Amino acid sequence: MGHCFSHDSIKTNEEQGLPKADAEKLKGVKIIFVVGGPGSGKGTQCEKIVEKYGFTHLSSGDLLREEVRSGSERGKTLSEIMEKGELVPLDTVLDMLKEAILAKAETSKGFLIDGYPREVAQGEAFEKKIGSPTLLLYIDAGSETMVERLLKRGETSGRVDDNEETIKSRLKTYYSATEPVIKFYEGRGIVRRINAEGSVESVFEEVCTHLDALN
Ligand SMILES: Nc1ncnc2c1ncn2[C@H]1C[C@H](O)[C@@H](COP(=O)(O)OP(=O)(O)O)O1
Ligand SMILES: [Mg+2]
Repeated sequence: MGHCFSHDSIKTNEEQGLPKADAEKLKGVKIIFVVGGPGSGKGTQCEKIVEKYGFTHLSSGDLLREEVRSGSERGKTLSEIMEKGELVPLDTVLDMLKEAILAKAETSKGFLIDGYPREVAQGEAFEKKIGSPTLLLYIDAGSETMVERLLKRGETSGRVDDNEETIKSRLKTYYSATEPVIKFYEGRGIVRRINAEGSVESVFEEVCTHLDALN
């Protein structure tokens, strides 16, 4: 009879996870994944959630765009990937999120992780290195609605990816890589689907019913 766990595998897991002190800081802190296609309204809803519930909003896209603006070498590489509508390397996003979460872990009631995970592997890596989500808000809008909103946003956003060509490729990336994330977490019963076709206010009402049910 062999052992179920070798000593080595246990050690490796501990090394990958958060140090005890950091894990302690995050105890009881809610982690909410906000997932949806580009232009579905994730950022808009997160702003309203922050206002009402006082959660901390971390947008993976905003963190990446900040890095680009800083003009660093890493930022330049990221910018090229984002212009193509592709996903940036998993570790880059995760490191940025982890840093931002730990910086506020002691003072925050909860974190809205906006635009992450973009693929199942990102979700798995997040759980291994940081923790498990309490809830996944699935902001669901049809592709026509998303394109329309993105083109309108593109008139003023100055975002390199808000153009017709990049939007097409972002939608493709979303349907092939991100939709499986929803399936993955549905099995755990933490997915709450929000119909995001309506007005900002009506979408938010639906969001609130799910957040109110958390406590
Ligand atoms: N329910 C809604 N109705 C109409 N426009 C909306 C909307 N939710 C968001 N928008 C607008 C705001 C933005 O210009 C654009 C994309 O919204 P966003 O919050 O930036 O999306 P995301 O963060 O999911 O990419 O659409
Ligand atoms: Mg956004």
